[in-house]
Amino acid sequence: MRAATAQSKAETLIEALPWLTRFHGATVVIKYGGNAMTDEVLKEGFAEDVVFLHQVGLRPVVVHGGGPQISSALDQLGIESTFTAGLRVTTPEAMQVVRMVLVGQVGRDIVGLVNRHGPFAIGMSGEDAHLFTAVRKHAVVDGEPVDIGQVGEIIKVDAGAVRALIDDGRIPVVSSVARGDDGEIYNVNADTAAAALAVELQAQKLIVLTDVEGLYANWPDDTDVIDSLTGDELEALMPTLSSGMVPKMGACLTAVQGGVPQAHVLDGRVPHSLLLEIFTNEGIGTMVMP
Ligand SMILES: Nc1ncnc2c1ncn2[C@@H]1O[C@H](COP(=O)(O)OP(=O)(O)O)[C@@H](O)[C@H]1O
Ligand SMILES: CC(=O)N[C@@H](CCC(=O)OP(=O)(O)O)C(=O)O
Repeated sequence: MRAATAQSKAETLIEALPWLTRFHGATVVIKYGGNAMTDEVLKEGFAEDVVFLHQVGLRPVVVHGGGPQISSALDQLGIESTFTAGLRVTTPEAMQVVRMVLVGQVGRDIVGLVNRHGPFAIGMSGEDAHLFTAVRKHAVVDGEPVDIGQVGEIIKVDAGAVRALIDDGRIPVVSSVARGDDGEIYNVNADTAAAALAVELQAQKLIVLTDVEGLYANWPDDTDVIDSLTGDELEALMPTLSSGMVPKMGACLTAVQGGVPQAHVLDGRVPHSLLLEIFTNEGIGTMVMP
């Protein structure tokens, strides 16, 4: 019995060999979504996975969201908050809360969990060292531009500081707040920020963890997951998507069109989904390829 259990562990390890070889030294940008990070055990598992990737020779970079955490902070402060086309309408007052929650709370939590394993994670706001420069973005509803306040569209990425951290053996943990050349700070959807960074770093993969199994073909009527699709197929689907899937799939499209060979949407509620995606033959979730 013991030998059989040990044997199956060896098989699992050896199945990972081709993937370890293929992704050795590869930069992988991981977007960790607010809805997949509400459970303590899952958060600890996520941190373990990221450290595992680092220790086996990949170069993970984390970009995190925190939508639910921002919403509950705004609620507590009695500040109203709505979404248009998957983006939070952000007043100057809300922007202060967004920055405080993302940079001061959610980012710190992830850094802390990773650093239980060693001196790896360093938190950064997208404002730091001009990482993300943005301009004011309008949402488009029925073809018309709609003002959504201090929401930013990234126009420039300076990833020098991120590269320096990676080269120093660290794991950058980035919050999706951007600076503007106009002196403003901007709230950027974290999926969008992750894609911009993945393109700039020419990552091997963009992996977006969320709270559904992947992209559902006929959501909300049924939950058949689309296993894989091309950038062209995704582009054709984009106008049919709703809510949080709009920025998420838009991010995957930006990544593959920008030279990232694979973009994935995974279920962050599945323990160790990152490892399953990268190191097993089956793969999980939805994969987008150019
Ligand atoms: N086609 C679709 N497939 C899967 N989920 C969808 C789809 N369209 C909309 N959604 C919604 O998008 C949500 C994921 O986006 P979001 O809540 O912004 O996630 P996160 O906080 O992880 O960024 C899902 O929980 C689901 O409610
Ligand atoms: C403009 C915009 O919508 N910004 C997001 C930023 C956080 C985020 O993207 O968090 P998730 O990944 O958890 O959704 C927000 O304010 O909620």
